[in-house]
Amino acid sequence: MHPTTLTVIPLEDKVLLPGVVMRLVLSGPEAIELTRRFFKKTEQQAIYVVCVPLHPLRSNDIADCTSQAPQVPLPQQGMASGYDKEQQRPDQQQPQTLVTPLQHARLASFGCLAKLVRVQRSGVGIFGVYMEGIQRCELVAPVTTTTTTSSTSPLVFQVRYNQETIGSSIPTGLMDAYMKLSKEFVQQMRQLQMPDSLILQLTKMTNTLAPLALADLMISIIETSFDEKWNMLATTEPTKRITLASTLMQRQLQVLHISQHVHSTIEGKLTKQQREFYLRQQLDAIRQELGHEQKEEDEMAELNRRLVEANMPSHVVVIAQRELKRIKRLQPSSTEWAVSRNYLEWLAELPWAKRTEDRLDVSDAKRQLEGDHFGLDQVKKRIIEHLSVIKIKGDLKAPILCFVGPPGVGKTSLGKSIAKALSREFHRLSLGGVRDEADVRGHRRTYVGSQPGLVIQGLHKAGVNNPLILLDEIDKLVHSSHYGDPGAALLEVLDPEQNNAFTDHYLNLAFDLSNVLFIATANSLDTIPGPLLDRMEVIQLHGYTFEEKLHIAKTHLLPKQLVAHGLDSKDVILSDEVILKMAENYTRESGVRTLERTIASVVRAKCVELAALRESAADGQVGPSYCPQIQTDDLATILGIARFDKEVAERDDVPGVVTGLAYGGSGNGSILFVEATKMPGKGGHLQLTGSLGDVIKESAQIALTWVKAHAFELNLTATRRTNIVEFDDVHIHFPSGSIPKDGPSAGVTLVSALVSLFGEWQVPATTAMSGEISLRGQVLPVGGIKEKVISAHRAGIRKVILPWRNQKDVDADVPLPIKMDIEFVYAKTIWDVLNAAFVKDEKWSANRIAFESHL
Ligand SMILES: Nc1ncnc2c1ncn2[C@@H]1O[C@H](COP(=O)(O)OP(=O)(O)OP(=O)(O)O)[C@@H](O)[C@H]1O
Repeated sequence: MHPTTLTVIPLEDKVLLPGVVMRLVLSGPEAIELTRRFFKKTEQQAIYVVCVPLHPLRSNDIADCTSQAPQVPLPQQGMASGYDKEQQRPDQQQPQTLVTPLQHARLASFGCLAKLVRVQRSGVGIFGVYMEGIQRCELVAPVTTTTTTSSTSPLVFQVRYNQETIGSSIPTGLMDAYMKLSKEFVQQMRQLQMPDSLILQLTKMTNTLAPLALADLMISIIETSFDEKWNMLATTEPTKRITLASTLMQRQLQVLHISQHVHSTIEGKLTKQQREFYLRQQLDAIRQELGHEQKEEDEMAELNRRLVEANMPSHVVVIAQRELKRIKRLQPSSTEWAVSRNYLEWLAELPWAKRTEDRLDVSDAKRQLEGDHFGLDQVKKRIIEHLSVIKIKGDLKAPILCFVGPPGVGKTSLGKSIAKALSREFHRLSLGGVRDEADVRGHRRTYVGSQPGLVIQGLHKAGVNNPLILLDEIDKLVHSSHYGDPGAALLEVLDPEQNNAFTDHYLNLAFDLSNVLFIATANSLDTIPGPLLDRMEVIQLHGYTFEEKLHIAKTHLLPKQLVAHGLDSKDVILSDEVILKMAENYTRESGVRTLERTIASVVRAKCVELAALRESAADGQVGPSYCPQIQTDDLATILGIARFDKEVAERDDVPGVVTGLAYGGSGNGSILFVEATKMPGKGGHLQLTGSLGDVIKESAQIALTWVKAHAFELNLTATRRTNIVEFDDVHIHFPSGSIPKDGPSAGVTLVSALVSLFGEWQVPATTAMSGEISLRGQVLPVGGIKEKVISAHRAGIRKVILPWRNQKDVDADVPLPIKMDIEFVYAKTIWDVLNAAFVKDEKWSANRIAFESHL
């Protein structure tokens, strides 16, 4: 039940209709009293008033009023007044007092019950009051209370509500025509290219609101005069109201049609902005009806407080204040407001002044690194040197470290350990696949949905301005000139001379990155842009040997997994033999990531066993039936059949097949087989398969040429003039045909395979080789020696033939246990290679005397 005694709000020049929200600016003691009641009310309570339109002023009224009352209400613009007048912004409205004696005389005999939905303070004693029209009512008689003696006291009236019989009395034909008009109106709005959100709301309104409520709303949206709205409010009979609404909408549609076709200024024509403005008011009304009243004012105060607390540098304060001023002038439902709001949120949340206390204790850092990682002595030494320089120098202008190595060797976890050692926040920025400069620097605010770039987002997440930021996979940046170069944006980030004023496109402000400690990681140096590489100090991490993996598994991976699964060291026991089998037969990697996952699988399997036993035991104790030990035979049950055998075991010693060594760019070494065969054909034709690049193809040509040129010396032909491939074609294939292969280092392997093919001599499967050849048979040095040797060892190779000039790499890089296991032969010429490769072949040894006489 609505109240029947209500304070009257007189409306000059405007009419409030049910379902519409209007903003009025009120002042004076009565307004203060009214708003005080609003602020004191509880959530469930509502403050109601009755909005009554005033009869228009006649000229003698004006004369009267100037003589009688100084506070003549100035003509005002309400939110729901007609379109036919220039709109004023709500905050430009002149405040009105609640009632004057003159107004009293001009009050209409009817009005609209209104609920106060929101009150804003606009100045001292001045309030912006939002009122939502609820229902038509009639004024019955003024109520005289003891307090209403003063002439300016609020006028209180007793009111009577009109009972509306919804829909039933309206003829169907009229109703249909009216609904059609409403839909046509929405259609017109769509053609005028109003924003989609507004069209959506309008459509929703037409579909959901009761016809009579919709009529009131439509009359407020379309172009209508004061008198027409007055009539609408005065009409209580539903059929008459729908007829009136239909006539007015019909007229509006005609105007829209004309204004669409004739580009002339018709009086009263709506500009697109006006229409949008009004539609937005209705949008607000609906939102408020749904109970989503936004407390922008409070939010703004809160935002302001957060901006102050963010302790921003002065150049940012200026911008933030300017933006705050701007946002206050914007409509909260507009896109611009949302953009502006988002920007201010970012400014408030960025760690302009927040930082953690640095605790740089070199011996602590050493302990942390030792504790977290096994081996990696050279790397740890270099990190400690770097930290010592930072400590002595007091700034971070030392070159940025870049860890380069195959996946899973601990690059990321080293970064985390350094952050822990320095008590810094850690944040990882993954640069893999970043192709757009805007990903690093952000999009300008003019783009819809724009955001700051990765660097600023990273700092936001870290919450402090001096975190350790790990630029992960810096070699995977995509260079595309189309979107700008992301590498170029990183240059500024990494340059200590420039990064104290890093400008993100979204913020459009300088942010000081000089306190951030950057560390980069990469799998390969080849794809890091030159200028970026220039700014970094590269630290190489190599793949691990099986022994190293065994230690890492025992000291780090297993304990870590036990903790992660809530188990004790007594619950799962893995012997060295089991761990080695897991590494050899279930993983094929340079790092230990798959090994860690495999260990996790085993621990999980034990968890399942334990849980089942605990459930079945009455006292929850597992007893002696549980065996924490894992045997090598158990692995097949837990992990499935072994995925990898030792690679060498895959082949027998066959003439024409030789094992080479390859180095994949991402730090992975591997063995690779070269298979050669000959068949009758045109003679001398060389066919190559196995996804080969140009360089490796050329190596094959050189190899064949060399063998043809030296066939007599090799005792493969009877005379120097005989062509060894006169009637035969040769086919060379590199298995794993889908993996692209390139580079010159297969040269010696190709020659050995061809010599083995023609001479039917065998190279043992446990002998592998790598080296480039020249046409004269010289063996030239190659790269990736450590990775190649480690992978050869992993594959069970016992003898490795390498270029003579690579001996220093073996001495420097290859771990001692591997050097002890493998026999190294260093070759200057291809003859040295062949002698070392076929040494076990008796026929070769028998021929050798003969070759040497030919040489
Ligand atoms: N020497 C080591 N001692 C102890 N744990 C190690 C060692 N090396 C690697 N690990 C562990 O191996 C796992 C994988 O390491 P991490 O994620 O750091 O590899 P990564 O080199 O960064 O790989 P990617 O290049 O794929 O990012 C981590 O759990 C890490 O703790």
